[in-house]
Amino acid sequence: MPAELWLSLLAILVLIAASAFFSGSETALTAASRTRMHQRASDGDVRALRVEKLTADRERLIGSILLGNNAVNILSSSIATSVLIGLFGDAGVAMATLGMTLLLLIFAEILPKTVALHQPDRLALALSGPLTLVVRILGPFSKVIGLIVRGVARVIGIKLEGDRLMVSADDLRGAIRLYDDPEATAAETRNEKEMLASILDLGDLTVGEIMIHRRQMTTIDADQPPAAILAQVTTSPHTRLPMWQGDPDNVIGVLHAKDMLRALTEAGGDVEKIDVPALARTPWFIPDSTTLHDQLHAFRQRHAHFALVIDEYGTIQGLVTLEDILEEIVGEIVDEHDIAVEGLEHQADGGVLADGTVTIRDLNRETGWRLPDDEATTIAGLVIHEAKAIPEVGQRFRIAGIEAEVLRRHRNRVTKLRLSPIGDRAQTGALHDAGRP
Ligand SMILES: Nc1ncnc2c1ncn2[C@@H]1O[C@H](COP(=O)(O)OP(=O)(O)OP(=O)(O)O)[C@@H](O)[C@H]1O
Ligand SMILES: [Mg+2]
Repeated sequence: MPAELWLSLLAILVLIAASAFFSGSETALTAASRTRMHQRASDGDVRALRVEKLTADRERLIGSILLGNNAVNILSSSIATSVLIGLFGDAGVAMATLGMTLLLLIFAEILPKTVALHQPDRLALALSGPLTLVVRILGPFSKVIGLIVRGVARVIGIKLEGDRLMVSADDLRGAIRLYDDPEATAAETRNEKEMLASILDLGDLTVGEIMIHRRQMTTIDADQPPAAILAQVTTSPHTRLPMWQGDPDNVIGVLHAKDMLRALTEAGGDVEKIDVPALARTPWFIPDSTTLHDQLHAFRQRHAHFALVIDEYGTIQGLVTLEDILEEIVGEIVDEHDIAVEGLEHQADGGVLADGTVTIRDLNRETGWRLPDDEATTIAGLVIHEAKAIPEVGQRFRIAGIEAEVLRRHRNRVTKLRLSPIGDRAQTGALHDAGRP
């Protein structure tokens, strides 16, 4: 083979290597952890400092890399074409196209990008030196190219925002789904993923969807004698109790157990001396359409933990506390006075006996089931919705892999139900999964 041919072959190999360098460094610098780079840079690592400088001007970096990458790709293909035309005539064009496409795709694109994705930090650090040089040389050209791109874009009516790197909520959700921390256990990672995803959901959920329903609220009738109220306050697991007069809808305040305790001490232990209604604090009413995101913010701003939820007509629908919102992120929180869901009894076969008033949310939380809660709030409501009438005792319904049997009915209310997963465990599991979003 003549020396000239060897030289061309060598040049093509060097250019493919250069192309691999460009492709790999683009991926490495995009995927490298900014936090870790920043940490290393503050620790005095020169290479990390270079990576930070390079990524600070993303447009210049990516522009230079793309420019270099395209230049070497085109040059290598041109050389291959001219050599192959010399050897095989016109057929050389097709041979060069096919051969160079495969070579560049495999060795200059996919392979280096895959390697870079596996070890982005290490590669970014290793390539930071040569890349800085490349950007210094090609940067000015990429700047000109950027100007041309912007100009043309404007002509065809597209306005390019600056170099702001934007990630949509959906992108972020996708990223969370892919998130994996090799140093954490699978359970820890799953937990973190769920919490991260829940934070993004706070803007979509409303307090109406998570509130404690009015029928489950512990409230106080203000017209009772103080001794009766004291007894109620001390036996309730809750600290803040809405106080009403005449009609449960007429809430005049919220009684804090501690205020009651303090008043009792001040009255020298004589409970009848306490003016209980005067102790109640002004209630805070919020619309049921408030998002959890807004309500979390409002709780913090107002230094409050407790709010009453009203509908558009001002009727009380339920209550919500700071803890309820935090639970949406971190999962169930239990304190020393909390009791398990009231009206729910676990059965040995994995099923439950439930009062009709138990909310679907509580039931799902307690059992891990996925009963739909968009049509009804309580389990009785769900069954009635499913039956499209008030069901008879003994009637059974299948909902989302769960069988619900009506055990008791009082007038037009379903008051007791038995719920159990259908079929064997494996089947139930499959049904659960199918119901997951
Ligand atoms: N009066 C109430 N009636 C029914 N449920 C309530 C009442 N007050 C709070 N809850 C519910 O109890 C759960 C625990 O809430 P939270 O911890 O805020 O209240 P708490 O335990 O009564 O008060 P704290 O923990 O501040 O002493 C939440 O789900 C909340 O909605
Ligand atoms: Mg509590």
